[in-house]
Formats: sequence, structure tokens, C-alpha cells
Amino acid sequence: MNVKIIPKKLKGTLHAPPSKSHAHRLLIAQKLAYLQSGDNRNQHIPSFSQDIEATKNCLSQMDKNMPFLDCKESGSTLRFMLPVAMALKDEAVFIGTGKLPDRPISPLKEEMEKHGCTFITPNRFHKSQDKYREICTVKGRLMPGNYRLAGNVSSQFITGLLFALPLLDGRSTLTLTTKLESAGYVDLTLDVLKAFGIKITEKLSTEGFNIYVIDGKQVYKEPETTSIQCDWSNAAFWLAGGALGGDVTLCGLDLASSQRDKQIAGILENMGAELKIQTTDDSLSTIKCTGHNLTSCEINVSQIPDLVPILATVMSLSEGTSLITNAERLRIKESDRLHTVFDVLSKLGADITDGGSGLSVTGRRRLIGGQISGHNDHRIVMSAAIASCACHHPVIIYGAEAVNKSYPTFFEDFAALGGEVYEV
Ligand SMILES: O=C(O)C1=C[C@@H](OP(=O)(O)O)[C@@H](O)[C@H](O)C1
Ligand SMILES: C=C(OP(=O)(O)O)C(=O)O
Repeated sequence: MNVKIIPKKLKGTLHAPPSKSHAHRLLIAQKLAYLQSGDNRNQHIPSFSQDIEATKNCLSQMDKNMPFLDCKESGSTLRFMLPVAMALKDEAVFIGTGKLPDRPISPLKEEMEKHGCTFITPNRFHKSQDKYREICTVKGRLMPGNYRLAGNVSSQFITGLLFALPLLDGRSTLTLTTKLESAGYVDLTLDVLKAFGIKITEKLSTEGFNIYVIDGKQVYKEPETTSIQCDWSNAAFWLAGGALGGDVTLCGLDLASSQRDKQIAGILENMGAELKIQTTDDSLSTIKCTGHNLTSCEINVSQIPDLVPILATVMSLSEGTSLITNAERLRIKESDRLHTVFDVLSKLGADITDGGSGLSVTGRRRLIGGQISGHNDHRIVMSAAIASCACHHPVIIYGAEAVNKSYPTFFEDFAALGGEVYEV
């Protein structure tokens, strides 16, 4: 799908979209509770996006002896399901699409190999050109023991092990060998585990890094009520739309969530946006964001990588030179996001430099507009759509269907806020 967007300011009220990070975790914990109690109910958490559908389908494979897990393009699904599947099964096949087969799993793979699993990976020199590619076949059950992982590649490896290790026969420890980046995602995992009755003790190593102590033979128990939190990462696009001369109100966000992308509110405020926050009876918040003449800032994004595309967009329209630092890990997301953010914003007329481990962006009052590729990356497409609100000329986005990964109704919501978008 290609779309043409006519520049317009966004105005109106939306309910914030559901969090895919929270939904992946609820689905996994709920399925483990069902499997342990012999309950063969279907999972009723809705498949609201492609990534969530991938996790749901992979979990339904856990009813089979030889599961075949199609993780589509979801890094979370692959990295969570690798240890979860191997805690339950003797053999499993993992496949993926797009860039997923090339995104790293080796730190997790190496630890799983030390604890009972054998990975058979296709020969990379004869890589299939098919859309769907085998990532690995894994044989052998995961064993309890002392696991060690760097905390600065992907927190998703840690989340996957935190779900799997409580299912094993004995006690395990998971020791981080570096400071944890994307730490809020591990907090979100621990929140869900706690809600499902799983006990994990946290300590600090002599180097000051986290150690998780996890007893085996634990039982997942579904709480009386589970609801999916609203998503700060995708809400960020609408708050940015408000800050860039619009007037956007979002309902349903939880300021107490472990999602660190809630930092978007404070960042926009520091750049000069006006935020009015009201807490409703359900202790959720309604946030109204407006803004003009924003100013530059410097942000270390090691804990909030998913905000980078929209932060760079806002920076490209804020007075002065802004810096995004500690962003190396952006290169291993759905696209090389430092390169694709640079490519898209510079094609739209921004003054931006890809500095290797971050970005430097000098703001302009308006961007020009033009034609860009969405790079098969949902956050790149959504950022370009928000950038269009401050362009002189229309923006055409090729491959806009990438939004389906996390937010299939993004363009409907964009139009509901007065955005003028046509399929071309
Ligand atoms: O656990 C999660 O739900 C996620 C963790 C983060 O990945 P990294 O830990 O690899 O940064 C984030 O970028 C991703 O979109 C979702
Ligand atoms: C990186 C992302 O997701 P995942 O790693 O699950 O593919 C994302 O949603 O931006």
C-alpha cells in the first residue's frame, strides 16, 4: 500500500492504541497457565497486529509435539519463544520473514546451547531468497543452571529466559554481564510474571549488574482480570503530532506503567510543548498536547530505542541542533533505523547526520515533503506520516502497510484527527 498525505495539522481526541509489548507477555503467561492446568481453551486476547498474531499462532503450536513457529517479522516473538518452546518441547522449528532471520539471536543461542539445546541453522552462504526463511531448528530441552547474558544487545533475550526458567525442574540464575539497556521491557516482563504468581528474586552482582534467581517447577496462574495496557511507544506519534502545531488529546495511558517510552511526555514538554494531564477514575490519564516553536535537546536513548524515529522527526522541526546518543542498537531493529531515519528525514528536507552511534539534527521551521520508502518498518512509516503535518508539499510513502506490524489502524486514526491521506 502506498499513501499520499496532504500537509495538515492534527486535531482531535483518540483512545491510545494497545501495547504490543504488554500483549505479547500476557499471551505467553496465559498460555503457560492454560498448558500447566490442562485447560484447552482458545486465547481470547485479540490479534490486533501482525506481531501479536505471530505470538498467538506460535503459542497455539505448543499444543503439538513438533511445533513449527512462524515468528513473521517479530523480534519479540522469536526471542521470547525460543526459550519458552524449548522449556516445553524436544524439538521446534522457527521461521521468519523480512529482516527477522538476520536479526541477532547468538547471545541467547549460546546460552541455550550451554543448557541442553542444539541449534541447526541453515547455511547462510546458500540463504534462501524466499519470503519465509528458516531461522533454526532447535533440539533438546532447556535445562536449569547458571545463565549469563550481556544486557546491551537485546533485553528480549532476558525476557524470554525469565518466562522459560520458572518452568524447568530446578533453580536457575540469570546473571547480566553488562548494564541492562531497554530495562523497562524487563520490568514489564517482571510485572506480568508477578501477576501470574511467578516469583523471581533480584540481586546485584559485585560489578553492579542484575542477577535474577528463579526457582523451577513454578506454576503460572491467570489472575482474575487481565487487560492490555495502552501503548506509550505508539502514543508518542500522536503526542508528537500535537507538539508540532497540532492539538491532540489521548485517553487511556497509564503514567505508572513500566513502559519507559512514557518519557515522551517529559521530553516533548522540555522541548516546549504544552501538556495537560488529567487522571481519570480508573487511574489512567488523558493527555492533551499542543505546541509551537519547539527547541532542541540531547537525549540518550539506550533505554527508549523505539522513540528514536519520532524523536528525530520532532527534532528536525525544533530550533537548534539536537542530539540522539547511545543509539547503536537501532541498527538491529526492523530496519537499520539510524540509516532509515536519516534517509527518510533527509529526503523530506531535514538537516540530519548519521553519526554512527547516534544522530545530529538541526531543526527547520518546515520540511519540504516528497516521496519516501517506508523501509518495511512501522515506526519509519508512522514518523513520516507525522512529519507530513509540517511539510510544504505532500508526502508519498511507499510500503505504508508496514504499520500492520504494531498498529494496523494507524491511518484510520490519522484521518480521525483530520489528516488527509489517500491510497495511491
Ligand atoms: O520486549 C519488548 O517488548 C521490546 C523490547 C525492545 O527491544 P530491545 O530489548 O532489543 O531493545 C524494543 O525495542 C521492542 O520494540 C520491544
Ligand atoms: C523493534 C521492534 O519490535 P521487535 O523487536 O519485536 O520486532 C519495534 O516494535 O520497534
